[in-house]
Amino acid sequence: MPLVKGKQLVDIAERNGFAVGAFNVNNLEIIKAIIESAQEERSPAILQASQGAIKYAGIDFIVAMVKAASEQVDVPLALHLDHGTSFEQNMQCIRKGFTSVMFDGSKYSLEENIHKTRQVVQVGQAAGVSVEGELGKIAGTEDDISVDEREAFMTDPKEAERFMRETEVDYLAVAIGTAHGPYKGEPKLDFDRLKKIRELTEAPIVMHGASGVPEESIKKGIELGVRKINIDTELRQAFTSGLKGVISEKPEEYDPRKLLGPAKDSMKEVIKEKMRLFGSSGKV
Ligand SMILES: O=C(CO)COP(=O)(O)O
Ligand SMILES: O=C[C@H](O)COP(=O)(O)O
Ligand SMILES: [Zn+2]
Ligand SMILES: [Zn+2]
Repeated sequence: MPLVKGKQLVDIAERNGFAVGAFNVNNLEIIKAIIESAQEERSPAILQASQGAIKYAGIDFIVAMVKAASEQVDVPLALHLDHGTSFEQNMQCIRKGFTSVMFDGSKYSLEENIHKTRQVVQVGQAAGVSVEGELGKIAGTEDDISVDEREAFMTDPKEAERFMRETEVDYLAVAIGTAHGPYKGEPKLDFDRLKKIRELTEAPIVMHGASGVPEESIKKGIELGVRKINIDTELRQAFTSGLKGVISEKPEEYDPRKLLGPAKDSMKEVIKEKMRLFGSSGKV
């Protein structure tokens, strides 16, 4: 079926109290792993491309592959821009057929973030494309930041209320203690903060940096209003372990299909596990 708006999937999640997985894509094998998992699990899914993915694969290839993939299945999928840091990048994706975009204005002041995000929302609303905003700063696990800095980066619930009201984004990415990349220890999430943000905004919440977040924390997040969960690192790890596995078992192998097939299968295991954990399996 054709791609649907991101908000359409998040609305289904909101009504049924689950979260939609948003998986990062960079090549054909990752895209296939996601759509096959979605079909087999009867789960909605968001395929998202970062600016790095667009640079690596080319925007036309990403759009063409994801659209072709969507036509092969009868579960609803959306194509989303992950962490678009400029107005121009967001506009290019809207023009090329993405059904959801993210304006990541987390490096700006609150006023500027609101102003710039609002500009993207106005175009998104006119074009029928959903928009995600980010408030607070979601760091990377490799970033060398102190406990105080981490606290300062977290989303302020009152600011979130104003951000939602003035931008009218469809979903809100928040900083509540998660980080991008592999965690060194167990991440500690600030659920009180999440609860306050949700109470004041009533927004569907996006959890970034969800790879490596323990199952109980994911479930608690969903109970408190998380409706879109971003996974990239665990897919990268699964791809690489599938690939390394076949290389060490059959060092003579030189056919890329025989190397990348197991990489895809290994990603499918992770994706299906996440779909069950997020509660999106069997929902469409
Ligand atoms: O948040 C993400 C993409 O926006 C993904 O984070 P992880 O790589 O930690 O899963
Ligand atoms: O948020 C970051 C995502 O994992 C995408 O990472 P990337 O910018 O290296 O493609
Ligand atoms: Zn960000
Ligand atoms: Zn992210």
